[in-house]
Amino acid sequence: MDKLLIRGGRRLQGEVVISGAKNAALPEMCAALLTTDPVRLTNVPRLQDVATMRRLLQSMGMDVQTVGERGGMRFHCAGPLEPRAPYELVKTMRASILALGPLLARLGHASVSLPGGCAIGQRPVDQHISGLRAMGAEIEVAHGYIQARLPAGRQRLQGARITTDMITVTGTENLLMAATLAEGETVLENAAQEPEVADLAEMLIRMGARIEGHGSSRIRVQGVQRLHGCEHAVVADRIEAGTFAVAVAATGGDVLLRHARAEHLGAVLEKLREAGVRVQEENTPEGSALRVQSEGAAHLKAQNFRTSEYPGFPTDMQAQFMALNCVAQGHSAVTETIFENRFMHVNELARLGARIHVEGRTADIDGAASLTGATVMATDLRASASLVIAALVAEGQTRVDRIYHLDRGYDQMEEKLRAIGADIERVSA
Ligand SMILES: CC(=O)N[C@H]1[C@@H](OP(=O)(O)OP(=O)(O)OC[C@H]2O[C@@H](n3ccc(=O)[nH]c3=O)[C@H](O)[C@@H]2O)O[C@H](CO)[C@@H](O)[C@@H]1O
Ligand SMILES: C=C(OP(=O)(O)O)C(=O)O
Repeated sequence: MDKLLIRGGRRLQGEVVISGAKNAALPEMCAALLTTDPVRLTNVPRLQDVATMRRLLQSMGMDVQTVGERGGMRFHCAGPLEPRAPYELVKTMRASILALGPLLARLGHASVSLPGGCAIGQRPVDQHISGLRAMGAEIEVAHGYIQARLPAGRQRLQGARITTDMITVTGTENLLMAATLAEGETVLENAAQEPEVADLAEMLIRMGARIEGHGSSRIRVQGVQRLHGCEHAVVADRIEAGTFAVAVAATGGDVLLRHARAEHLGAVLEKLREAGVRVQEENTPEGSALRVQSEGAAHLKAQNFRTSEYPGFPTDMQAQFMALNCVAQGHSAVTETIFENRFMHVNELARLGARIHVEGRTADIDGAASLTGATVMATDLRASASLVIAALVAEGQTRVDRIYHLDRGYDQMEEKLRAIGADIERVSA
């Protein structure tokens, strides 16, 4: 199993190219199930989750090819499809649930294993199921599978007004994709406003879908008879950009994050600026970029924050910013409101010398900790990233075990870090 060896204490300097977003690429790969035409995505990140999704789509009968060099992929499913997502392929990946809506909309039946993904809470999919039921699907959950079908005699899902009990990102995406081919109008109330949802909607519109209001809490969809192929570039990964920004803040340095989009990182950048980090938007020939400059954690003030749905502070940045708070100056409180079990990094950060006390959903952090290298274990994707950030600051060598979590969602993280001066290597043992 691969591990990372990191020797801390280096400032980060240079440029990082931010990859396409995992949480946009995965639903967009599933959207290719909605049409018999070829679909081409560019800027797809090189991730384990993308490889798993590729295998899943291929197992259903889709032709998937890598095209070109810049993360290009072509998807084509003109022939018969086997609408089944088996446990063996979906157990590691939350986004596999996103096959359900498109398969049901196109074929009228689907069988999808209850999904895996980061073990950060119970993560039920009841809202996906009740939304699809409201659109006329008959659904039962048995033997770990969601079995969904249209009633006898029906060819298409029915448009419906759906208000989810809470804001759900993949729930919104699943219902949005299903609604594109439904009969009549669907209105999604309490919809997720995350940039990845909006990017998926943009792709679906390129495929001929009639969608309005994406990026807001009410999305309206007029169903169409068929969708056609399209070409779409996956939006830049705001969480990868945020992770690198926080790493530079903690170590000190000056790094340009190419393709990063400030408008998608509002809450995180605000906290970084309040902490004392200099963050500037820059225009480059290839589009937007962010320059992050920091004198290092000794010059920064720890920040209180609460996670919440977009445009609030993203739960997917909580662990990384907590690592920064451990070494920045002063006391801070971090509250996690989205997932009930997303503090697993706390015990591992403590091994490096962090001083954190968890009470319910709030972590109290005493800053200015002098971290020292140790062996730590990655427990989930963003927890892994927080350990890498802490290790970049810690004195001496840190070994991060179980980095398969990191590989699920970061595109060549250690190469990118090494290129800006980090002392980091991957070892297989
Ligand atoms: C592949 C993907 O895009 N993953 C992201 C997505 O996960 P994911 O879409 O799974 O997260 P949700 O937005 O659905 O979850 C939000 C909250 O709603 C609850 N819930 C959700 C659906 C449901 O049917 N019932 C229910 O109770 C969840 O347990 C959680 O407490 O959004 C999360 C919140 O921004 C991110 O951390 C994940 O990186
Ligand atoms: C929780 C995450 O991923 P997933 O939903 O795929 O488990 C994440 O990206 O931080």
